[in-house]
Amino acid sequence: MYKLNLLTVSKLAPKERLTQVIALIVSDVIGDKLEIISSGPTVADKSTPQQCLMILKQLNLQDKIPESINTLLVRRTREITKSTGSVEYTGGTQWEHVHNVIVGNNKMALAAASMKAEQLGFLPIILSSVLDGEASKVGVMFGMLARYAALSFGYKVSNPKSSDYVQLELDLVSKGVPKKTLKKVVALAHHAYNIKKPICILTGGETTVQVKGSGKGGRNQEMVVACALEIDKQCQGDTSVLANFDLIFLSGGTDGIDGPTPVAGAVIDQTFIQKCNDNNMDALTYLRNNDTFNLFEKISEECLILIGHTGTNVMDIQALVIKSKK
Ligand SMILES: Nc1ncnc2c1ncn2[C@@H]1O[C@H](COP(=O)(O)OP(=O)(O)OP(=O)(O)O)[C@@H](O)[C@H]1O
Ligand SMILES: O=C(O)[C@H](O)CO
Repeated sequence: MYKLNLLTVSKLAPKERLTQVIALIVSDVIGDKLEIISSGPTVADKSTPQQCLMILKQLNLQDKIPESINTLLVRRTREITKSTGSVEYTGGTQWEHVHNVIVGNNKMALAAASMKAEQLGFLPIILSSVLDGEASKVGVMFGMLARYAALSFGYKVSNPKSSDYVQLELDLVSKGVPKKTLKKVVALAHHAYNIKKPICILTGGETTVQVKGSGKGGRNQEMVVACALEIDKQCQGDTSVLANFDLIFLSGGTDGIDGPTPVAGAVIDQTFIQKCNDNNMDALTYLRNNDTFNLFEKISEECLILIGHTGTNVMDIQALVIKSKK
């Protein structure tokens, strides 16, 4: 990603004027790649203008970008070739005085959430800080995981038909959940059953939504509605889970704003879809129209997480709570 912006360290804090630059970085990027966070103004740009020109040519985009950008890329290629004799990245010493320090990221937010969950009496576990993919598909996975975790609590409570349980495990693996992760959930659920505590499964990352409908929503609200629908589907053939457990799912953006809506995300329990049905509202229709915000507003504003802009952003966080009623 060749930097066209002027805000790079060589302009802001050139080596000849400063002995040291310390950049305190808050990451809103999966994997905390320094060159991607805010386009990495304090990181060496290893790409070259020549590469950009080649990509634009390959994609036949030369005529579609502003002429000023094309001119700049051609000029920079000439300048670099003239001064270094090569169009390749030649490194340089202009970055030696720069120290990049990540002071905030999704992992840290999850660690704080886990600590809080523990203080509140939950048994927490952090499963991932690199969650991505289509929001509604991830929501379905959480719906399946909710029942799987409930069934894992203790056979006495939920009495699962074992072939059904094994099938659910296979379905979760086919959705990309590693077996190792499922084992951790089972161990946690067994422990929770023995010491009579609810579990709180925490994950983080950033999903996406391909908006095709005309509604209002965000990736977190979309994930939550998809999860609610899956919990409802999962529990239709197994009322023991509904009778014996509270299943609660939350997804929210740490910046406080989910897509073009005023809320950070949403939270539901296993009664949400029943509430929608009681109000003659089809949650799936709202989901398909990317209209989850309006669904929550109509069913229950209490489901919406209204905290306003937080002034920072370390992507999104999910919490799945499974609580045995016995
Ligand atoms: N009606 C909708 N329903 C669901 N998601 C939507 C809807 N409209 C927009 N989005 C999604 O919202 C996202 C844009 O919102 P937002 O500005 O919060 O994200 P961003 O700028 O990509 O991320 P960040 O939170 O890092 O700033 C996009 O992923 C888009 O697909
Ligand atoms: O603002 C940006 O450049 C992206 O959110 C990545 O940090």
